[in-house]
Amino acid sequence: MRIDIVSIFPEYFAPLDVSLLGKARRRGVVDVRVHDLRDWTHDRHRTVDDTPYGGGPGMVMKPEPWGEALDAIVPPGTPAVPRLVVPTPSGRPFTQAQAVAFAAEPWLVFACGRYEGIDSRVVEEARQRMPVDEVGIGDYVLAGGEVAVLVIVEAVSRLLPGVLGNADSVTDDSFAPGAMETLVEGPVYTKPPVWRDRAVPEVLLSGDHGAIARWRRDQALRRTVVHRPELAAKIDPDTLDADDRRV
Ligand SMILES: Nc1c(O)cccc1[N+](=O)[O-]
Repeated sequence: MRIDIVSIFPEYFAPLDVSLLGKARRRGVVDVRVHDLRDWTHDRHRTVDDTPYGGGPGMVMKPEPWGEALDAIVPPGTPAVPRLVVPTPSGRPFTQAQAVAFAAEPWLVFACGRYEGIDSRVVEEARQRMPVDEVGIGDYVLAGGEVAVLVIVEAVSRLLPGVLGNADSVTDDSFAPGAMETLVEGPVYTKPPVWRDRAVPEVLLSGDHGAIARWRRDQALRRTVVHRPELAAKIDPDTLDADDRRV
C-alpha cells in the first residue's frame, strides 16, 4: 500500500517512523510519503489560508495549494487513482469496518485540514477524478486533521499483511468484522499469577481452551453491556447462545 499525507505540519508524522509501522515501512510493506502543503504556494509568506466568504470566525484553507498538491501527487490522467481521505468533524464516523475497507485499497491520500477547514471546492473537484471519503474520528474539536490521520493510518496499517507479528491478533480485535463486530474486548492478564494480592482468574490458568473462550466471550459481553450499551443493543439475539443469555 502507498499512503500520501498532505499537511502544513509534516513533522506531525514522525511517529509513523517508529514501532511496527516504521518496521513495515523499512521492509517496503507500506510506502508512506509525507508532503508539506506549503511546497505548492508561490508567495513570500507561503500563504495557505484566507478569510471565509460570507464572514465568520477563523480562516479557510485556500483551494489553489490543495489543487496543485493533489495534481502533483495524482497527476490528472493517472490510470490508477487513490482514495482521497479527508478527516473532518462533519465526516462519516471512522469505524473498524472502514479501517478494513481502507486496508484493502492500494493507495490512500490523506488531506489534513486546518483552521475552519479546506475550501469545499477542493473535495468537489477531486470527486471528479477519484473517490473521496470525508471521515471523522469523534465528536470533539481538534486543531486539524493530523491527529486523525495518525489514528486512521495506525488502524489501517496494522491490518496489512506483514505489519503485525501475529496476524491472529487482528481477528480478535474489538469491533473486528465477524464475531467481535459489536463486542469490545474483555480484560487481559499476564504474569505474575498474583500481583499485590490480586490473582489472575483461575480459568485462564486451567489450560481448558473451551472454558477460556467461553469466559472471554462472557467478559466481552459484560464489558460491552456496561461500557457500550449502544453496541450491545445491536447484538443480534439469534447469535446469542444459552450461556450468553445468562451473562
Ligand atoms: N474532530 C475533528 C476536527 O475537529 C478536525 C479535524 C478532524 C476531526 N475528525 O476527524 O474527527
